[in-house]
Amino acid sequence: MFNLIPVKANTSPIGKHKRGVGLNQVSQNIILIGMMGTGKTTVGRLVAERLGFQLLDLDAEIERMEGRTIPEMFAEEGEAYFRKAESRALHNVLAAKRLVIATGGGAVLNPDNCAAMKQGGWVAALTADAETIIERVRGDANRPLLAGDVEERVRRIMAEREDKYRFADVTIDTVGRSADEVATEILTHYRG
Ligand SMILES: Nc1ncnc2c1ncn2[C@@H]1O[C@H](COP(=O)(O)OP(=O)(O)OP(=O)(O)O)[C@@H](O)[C@H]1O
Ligand SMILES: O=C(O)C1=C[C@@H](O)[C@@H](O)[C@H](O)C1
Ligand SMILES: [Mg+2]
Repeated sequence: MFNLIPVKANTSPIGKHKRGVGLNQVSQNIILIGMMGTGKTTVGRLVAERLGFQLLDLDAEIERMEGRTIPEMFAEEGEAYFRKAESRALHNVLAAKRLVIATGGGAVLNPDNCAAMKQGGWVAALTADAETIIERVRGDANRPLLAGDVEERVRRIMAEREDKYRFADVTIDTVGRSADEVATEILTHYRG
């Protein structure tokens, strides 16, 4: 089975949801996309807690499937191998229901992945400017694509992926907002 991360029971008043829908009425997977450091994993956990969904972090699922860390996979097999594993993991988990899926920043690079996400859930893109992302990811050694000159890498990757997150159903800017505020905004848009 997947590496489902247990979350606390719904602790936030579901009534805060714009349409006041009940837990039994919302079932569509929520899929978070966005550049590294936009907060998909952090915010995904909060959204899952509030909806009573389970969080599935795709990077963690790939690590579970492979029995090694992402930096190890990049070092031992290269990025192309990682992308295949990522695609496989994504397609597997999309068969489930009532998940918040926090994808890795590069899951959108494969158009088949994007089509599968559109088909398999409601997609929210998180955004932030380069300065904010650099501040958030600096010092974290778990992102092999950012090894070396973090500033240069973040700016280059952001430019390369500029149009890749546009297929989302909604786009939410995270700059100057806490993860909790971002989670609240996601829930105001989600229609289940
Ligand atoms: N809204 C926010 N405000 C401030 N810090 C945040 C916010 N969201 C996330 N962070 C912090 O930014 C860092 C990166 O967040 P996170 O790991 O959730 O990003 P991610 O989008 O999942 O990245 P990746 O694509 O690499 O998986 C973490 O230290 C997290 O605590
Ligand atoms: O943006 C990316 O390409 C990546 C983001 C991370 O979540 C991991 O999936 C991996 O480090 C690659
Ligand atoms: Mg993440």
